[in-house]
Amino acid sequence: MADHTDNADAPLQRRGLMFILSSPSGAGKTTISRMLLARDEHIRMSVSVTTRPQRRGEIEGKDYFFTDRSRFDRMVEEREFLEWAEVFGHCYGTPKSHIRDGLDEGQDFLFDIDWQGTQQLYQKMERDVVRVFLLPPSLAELHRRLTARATDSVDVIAGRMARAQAEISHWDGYDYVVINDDIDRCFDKVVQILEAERQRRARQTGLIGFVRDLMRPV
Ligand SMILES: Nc1nc2c(ncn2[C@@H]2O[C@H](COP(=O)(O)OP(=O)(O)O)[C@@H](O)[C@H]2O)c(=O)[nH]1
Ligand SMILES: Nc1ncnc2c1ncn2[C@@H]1O[C@H](COP(=O)(O)OP(=O)(O)O)[C@@H](O)[C@H]1O
Repeated sequence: MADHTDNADAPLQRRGLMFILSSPSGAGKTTISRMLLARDEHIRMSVSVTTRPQRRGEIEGKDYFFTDRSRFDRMVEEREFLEWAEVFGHCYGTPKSHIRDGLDEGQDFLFDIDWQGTQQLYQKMERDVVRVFLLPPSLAELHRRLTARATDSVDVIAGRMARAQAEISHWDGYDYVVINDDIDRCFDKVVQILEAERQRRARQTGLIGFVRDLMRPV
């Protein structure tokens, strides 16, 4: 019969989680997401489908799957999304494929989605979802970051700023709120949240057998 010490170094079987990072545009969720993906091999991006035009530097299939409105509408009709929403006049959706199977196999997924998508995912998969909201240290700094990013026109930046407070008003729909002042400090906090959530008892599906072994009469 196997002794629990045989397995002492092997990670216990665990269910994956859906780690959602939301923020007003420009507060830093893309930056934090990239840092997380570069440093943590156990989490993978859930790549969304969008009708918004591709930005310079964005990679098809890595940042987004870029598509047009008619194909997006077809995917909605054919129920290919776990959730979708219209943001800034463009459509964004989370494709179902891979996610459900991945979670069962212990894969963690990172989501860069807005509050509407977060609500939909929470309603469907509450137990798998961890919701993190990033705030900018101030509106002035948010504006500075959007301008410094140099990806959007003055008009688009004005639109994102106008929407920022509406997005911030959804802060209370999240489990964790982190202010992104210093990027490294913010990143450390996000990593701590992820690590703690991985240890939740309900996600550690291998615990029952492990504990049963520990409790065998000696
Ligand atoms: N609901 C939902 N929102 C998404 C999805 N993908 C991206 N978004 C959100 O759409 C908004 C605009 O994204 P984007 O055009 O990349 O600009 P960003 O604000 O610079 O990240 C952001 O708030 C994203 O979080 C998705 O699949 N579903
Ligand atoms: N803590 C920070 N301090 C200074 N600049 C930051 C910080 N976090 C992000 N940025 C910069 O602000 C801009 C917007 O960040 P980004 O990650 O693209 O935001 P979002 O994905 O939320 O729209 C980028 O140019 C990024 O390099």
